[in-house]
Amino acid sequence: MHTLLDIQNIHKAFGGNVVLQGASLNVMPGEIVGLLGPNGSGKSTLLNVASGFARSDSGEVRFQGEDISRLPAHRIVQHGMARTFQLPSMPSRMSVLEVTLAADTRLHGVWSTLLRPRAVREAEAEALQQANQLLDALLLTPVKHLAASAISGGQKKLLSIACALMARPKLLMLDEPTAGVHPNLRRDIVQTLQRLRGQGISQLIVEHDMHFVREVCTRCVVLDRGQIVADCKPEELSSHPQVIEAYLGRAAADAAQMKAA
Ligand SMILES: Nc1ncnc2c1ncn2[C@@H]1O[C@H](COP(=O)(O)OP(=O)(O)OP(=O)(O)O)[C@@H](O)[C@H]1O
Repeated sequence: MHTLLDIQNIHKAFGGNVVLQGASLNVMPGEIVGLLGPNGSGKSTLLNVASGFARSDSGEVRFQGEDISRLPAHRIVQHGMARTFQLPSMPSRMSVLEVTLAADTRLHGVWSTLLRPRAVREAEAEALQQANQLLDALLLTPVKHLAASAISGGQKKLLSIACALMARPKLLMLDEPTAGVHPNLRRDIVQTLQRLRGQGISQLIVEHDMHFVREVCTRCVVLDRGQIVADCKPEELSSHPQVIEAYLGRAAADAAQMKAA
């Protein structure tokens, strides 16, 4: 089986602040990989680099074998990799449905759009149908005509997932999809992500909630101070010495090892 996403040896500094120091990870088809780590360890930066929202200083990102390290974000989406953001901000002058439609990646030339030949009209009808289906699946139909800025924070997270799915991605990258979300909505997000996996959409998810990670992820990668310190099954996290050290410090890791011995 070929690797879907292969991130190799990424280095990234902001001025003197060295954030990523040779971080590498991969996602295989069918996986939901959790990217964990303490605050400020570089998780969102790694997602930004992989999705074309930030340039690495060195290292390589390959998607389905192709080097996408220097591609801009919109080209990466067209390759089949879409993402959401930690704090999605939504426009006030567009409805939920319009925002979803605007995320459609089927591009048409200016002239063909203006003249609206049949192919463009058919593509627009297809996009509308897809948007309505996604909003329905993500329980956003009741609010689809409201201003996108007016819906709740949890609903904005669902809307950003709908927008990412408009690109029909093979890999969906989610930055803290359940942070600040009500437990009922959290359950809906968990079910949605599991259903998407069933539909063949692999996922890379930045998340702090360990219950969520155990429920959803098939594998976990832990980042600490810009370096990958663990790559393991979710159930191995709580006893992994490097994970304990990353979250609780060296003394806690030593104590855990002595207890296990
Ligand atoms: N655009 C930027 N300019 C300058 N520094 C940045 C920028 N983006 C991130 N950083 C810095 O990079 C470091 C890592 O931030 P990042 O958001 O990647 O961490 P994180 O692991 O996602 O944290 P959290 O779990 O708190 O969201 C932080 O010190 C942050 O200030």
